[in-house]
Amino acid sequence: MSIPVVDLADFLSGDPVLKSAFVERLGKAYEEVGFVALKNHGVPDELIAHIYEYVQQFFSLPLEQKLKYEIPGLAGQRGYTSFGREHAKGSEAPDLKEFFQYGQNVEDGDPIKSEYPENVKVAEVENFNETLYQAYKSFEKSGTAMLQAIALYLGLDEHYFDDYVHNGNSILRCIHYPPITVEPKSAIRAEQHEDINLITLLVGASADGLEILTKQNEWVGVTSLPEQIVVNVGDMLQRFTNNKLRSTTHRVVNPKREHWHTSRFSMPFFLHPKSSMSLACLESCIDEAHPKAYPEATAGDYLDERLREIGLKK
Ligand SMILES: O=C(O)CCC(=O)C(=O)O
Ligand SMILES: [Fe+2]
Repeated sequence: MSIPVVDLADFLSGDPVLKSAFVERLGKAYEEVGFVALKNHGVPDELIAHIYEYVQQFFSLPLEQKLKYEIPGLAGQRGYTSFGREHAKGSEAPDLKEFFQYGQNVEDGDPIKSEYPENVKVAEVENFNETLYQAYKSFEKSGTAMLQAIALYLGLDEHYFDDYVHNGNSILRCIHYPPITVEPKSAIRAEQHEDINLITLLVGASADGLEILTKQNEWVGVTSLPEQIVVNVGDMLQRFTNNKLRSTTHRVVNPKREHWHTSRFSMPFFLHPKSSMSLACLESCIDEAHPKAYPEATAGDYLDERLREIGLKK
């Protein structure tokens, strides 16, 4: 299925007509589908190619070297998480993936720095840390622009989310789904789930396997062109908008048998606000037909609850 395509260059063009058309198209897509493919997303292709290269080098290290980067007590939020550790909410079977997570670097003296664990530095792959840093910055910038469009759609100030994203708790997750060597117990590489955060910017959806659950309750494959990234709504934004914008259930299925020998790589950037941001439903999204669906919570409390549910936090 092709999901709606939007062009970030329209939003950033300075032309008010193109800009408001982008806002409308994006908002409608998020009410209906929860996913868009984004053109001119601002993350340089060369940078994406580099991350893929270094990430592949990292995952091909011997397990005992990778395990040095799996740090107990960090709930997988920084560094390496080994194969089979994470499972989707409500699922017993672990996902068939290993991943590496890279988080916020606070560089302007903001005391929020003490809230975040240090990033885990990988010694074996030259340029690994620097490239993840660059990628993180780039995704954060594109994500901020997407939230500006979402803010306008919701009737908020265009810059409503900016300060929550700056020095926020976003995470870049580099995932490796290894080749399948024996008949798998389930047909699923990553079990169905909704993302926790505000929005997700996903590089890698041009590889087969990603499926979304439509409003009609059907699983459909998502395809995007190599130069596009997928940007979807997460549970925090769904909650903040009292279900106006949809955090759509998605999963990654196994490839056909003839492709079992191949790895799959993907890189979601989970855009999280600062933990202090209130997720209280917007008044403008509450009416008789849409009574308030969630109690108030901060982003930080909500994240803790969710990390416990997926087995990453005790
Ligand atoms: O690997 C993918 O394409 C999607 C991964 C995903 O949905 C997630 O990690 O939340
Ligand atoms: Fe996801």
